[in-house]
Amino acid sequence: MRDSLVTAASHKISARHVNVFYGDKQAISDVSIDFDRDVVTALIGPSGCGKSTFLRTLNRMNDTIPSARVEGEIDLDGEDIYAPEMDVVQLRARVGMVFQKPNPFPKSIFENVAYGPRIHGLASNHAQLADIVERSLNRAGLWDEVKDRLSDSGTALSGGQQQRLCIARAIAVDPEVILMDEPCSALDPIATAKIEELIHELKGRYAIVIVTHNMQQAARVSQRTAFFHLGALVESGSTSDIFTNPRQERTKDYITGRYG
Ligand SMILES: Nc1ncnc2c1ncn2[C@@H]1O[C@H](COP(=O)(O)OP(=O)(O)OP(=O)(O)O)[C@@H](O)[C@H]1O
Repeated sequence: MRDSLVTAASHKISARHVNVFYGDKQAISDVSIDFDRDVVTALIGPSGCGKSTFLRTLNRMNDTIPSARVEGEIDLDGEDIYAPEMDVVQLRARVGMVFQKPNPFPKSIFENVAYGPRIHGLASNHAQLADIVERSLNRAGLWDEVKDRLSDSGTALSGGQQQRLCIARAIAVDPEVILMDEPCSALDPIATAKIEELIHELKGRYAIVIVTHNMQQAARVSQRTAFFHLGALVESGSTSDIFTNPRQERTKDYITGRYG
């Protein structure tokens, strides 16, 4: 008992027996998995298998979908994120999210990044705020491209730059986990390569969970991979094991392109 408590608390996120329903329809069945610091975990699987649904349980983004209901337990540093006393705004700062389609606010580049630190009270004056904005843009690999036009609209940037702006926005509130839902699917190969490089650099600071359709991308960016099928977690393990030596037939069929 004591050992299992220690083990659960040592993971950044521990999900246990998670079920998700949309009305009467079950989208996720009994998923248990851990996510660790300094590790990129890829969630892969055929369309509709529940990758995005499961990802959204990790920062309670499913709360925004009226028909969605989550059962089971998800702990962040050993603390149940579905407990009634959990502050969901704080939770989403600690577990940030980057979406498929870049979604900057229709505000300046500066304001896109400054907004979160301001509402979370992370800066006590403008100089501190400007410092957070510069640091976050730098870490997102965007500073050099935008430093001379911080007051331009975030929506005027290219798609790849917008996605890095969204990553800077997530980083600015000092998260512990970053969730990425197919962050490159709307980007060209050059912008995709930049995001992948960035994921590689960010890995040392955060636990990163990325949903991707692209198995080459999963193999390039992640150290752990979890394969989902029909709402269930079929298997998870080191990325090299999943791609070269999967234990389950269904995983083998998927990674060899027999379906999906
Ligand atoms: N808002 C919603 N309301 C009702 N059903 C939903 C909703 N979102 C997803 N679903 C259903 O839940 C199941 C899992 O969908 P989800 O989007 O999580 O899968 P996915 O693996 O991320 O798919 P894709 O790779 O195509 O994005 C699907 O059957 C989908 O139709």
